Amino acid sequence: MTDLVPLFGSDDKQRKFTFEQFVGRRFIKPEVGMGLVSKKLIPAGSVVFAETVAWTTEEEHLACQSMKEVNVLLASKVKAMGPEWFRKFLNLPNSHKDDLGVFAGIWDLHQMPIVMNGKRAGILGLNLASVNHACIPNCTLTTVSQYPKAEDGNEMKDKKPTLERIIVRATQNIPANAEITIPYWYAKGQHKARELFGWTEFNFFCSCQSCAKPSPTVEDALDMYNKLELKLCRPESVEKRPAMAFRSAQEVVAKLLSCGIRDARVPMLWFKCGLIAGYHSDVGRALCFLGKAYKMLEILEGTEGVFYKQILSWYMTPSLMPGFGVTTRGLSTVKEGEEMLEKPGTKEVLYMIAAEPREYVRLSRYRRLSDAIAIVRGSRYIVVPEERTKSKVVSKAGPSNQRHSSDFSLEQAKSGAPETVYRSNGGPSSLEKGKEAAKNNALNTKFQASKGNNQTPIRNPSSSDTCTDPELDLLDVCLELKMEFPEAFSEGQSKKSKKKKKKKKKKKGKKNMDKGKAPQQEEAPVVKDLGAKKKVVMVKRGEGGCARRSSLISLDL
Ligand SMILES: C[S@@+](CC[C@H](N)C(=O)[O-])C[C@H]1O[C@@H](n2cnc3c(N)ncnc32)[C@H](O)[C@@H]1O
Repeated sequence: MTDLVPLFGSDDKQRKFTFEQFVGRRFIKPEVGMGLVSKKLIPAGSVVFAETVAWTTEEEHLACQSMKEVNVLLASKVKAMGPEWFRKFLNLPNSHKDDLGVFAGIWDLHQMPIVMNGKRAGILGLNLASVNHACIPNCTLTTVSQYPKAEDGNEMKDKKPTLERIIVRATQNIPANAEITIPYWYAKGQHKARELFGWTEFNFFCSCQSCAKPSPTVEDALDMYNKLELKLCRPESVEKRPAMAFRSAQEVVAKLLSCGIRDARVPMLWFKCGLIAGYHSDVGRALCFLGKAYKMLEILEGTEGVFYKQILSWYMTPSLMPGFGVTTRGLSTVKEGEEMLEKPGTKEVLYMIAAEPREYVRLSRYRRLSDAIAIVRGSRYIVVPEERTKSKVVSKAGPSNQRHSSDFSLEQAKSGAPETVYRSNGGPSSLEKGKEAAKNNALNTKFQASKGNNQTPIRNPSSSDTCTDPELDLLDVCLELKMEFPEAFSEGQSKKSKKKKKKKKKKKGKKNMDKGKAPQQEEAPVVKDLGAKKKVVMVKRGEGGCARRSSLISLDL
């Protein structure tokens, strides 16, 4: 490997737990400029680096009357980071754009846009300054906030916590000599749409690998993801085509994973499936979807992540989810969900793979087959008719669930129409088990379900508990994903097996034709919409010739 400029580095105590000494700055290409590159293999789940960052808000910038004032503001922020940090900051290249001045010139080139406490802000870390965006990144960025400290060193918990540190973690094995990339935003849609979004919101044309040379597989995956995300929010998908929604989610998750996308886009889909399950009172499936989502988010965002905390609170108390229990089509219990989480090979049941698009097959209707029978049938489960399971549902469900069960009409279930509508009062009583499961799930956090109140002044998010030994966590998640989506992880799939699959498909298609069936087709994509979420960078010319760069990357979705 050549031309690696030594890293600027921070004198962070956590440094020894990270791969900071094994990365360096290097010129990537003219369209992107410099970037951070690995010097040796960085295993998935490792912390690449964790560092303190300087930040300013858009408000502070806009309050400045001149470029000189902006420079004074930035100088004070940078000096506050300590003399060593200050010295290293001044060693970063300057954009020399529009005579911004020393501080604004460096800030302009290296800051990263985020949303902090709901306001636009820009952050700058000595290593982060060199990390570029990619639509399929190999790392994630998480933030750790802290309460401001009083003169006596005590935290002022009545004040809003502010960003103190960022953590960049590898979401996949990063070989030596590969660029370290993070998502400035969660890219979706086809290349042209992504390009437009990057330019309008972040002021640069994305030249990441997936944009520079768009491949049909990635384009397909990001396009499908974009359309499905929108589709999952539509009332008709939730209400009338739940089985189709689940099945599409399973397919898109597999696609994303097969392209190496292992970030918040995956848990976002699971979370939406959880909402649909909750809407139909299917507590069991909701728990499974939310459980998958929060476990992955715990690694991606850390236990302080906004999205993580929200999903976890719903996992603990699904009845608090918006729209929970509007119909009873999927009525199921916590126990059924727990059983499913414990057993391998439950994909068929969770995503209702064999169901008709309009159907909602209750968990209680699935019967697990023995290995021998499953191999012969080529399927793990059979679905028994509703009549035979009705009494079982009633007896399985707790007292609160019995009410819903008796409201349910079989005729309605057969017709696929939404039946009895009721609104739950949000009582978590029947979900104690779910809570326990969550507690046992190695969360190691004192998080308490918010139960509808937003005040969650949590423990001091000291960096030590976020980045000391995260190595194995992501690997565990990857292993689970690998079990669920083996196709998505078979990067080295042999040509032979691919050929075999092709042959099989051909045969199947022929069989269908013979039987007079049309080959199965994916539902046509419906919406064409950029739809990407917030996260903006812009350089505004303020009055008095003051170039103001305000920015935002929102880490919460
Ligand atoms: C934090 S800096 C990253 C380091 C920077 N490339 C450098 O040369 O110092 C962010 C800036 O890098 C550039 N950049 C980052 N990701 C990019 C991408 N995928 N395509 C093109 N430019 C990118 C943009 O100009 C962005 O404002």
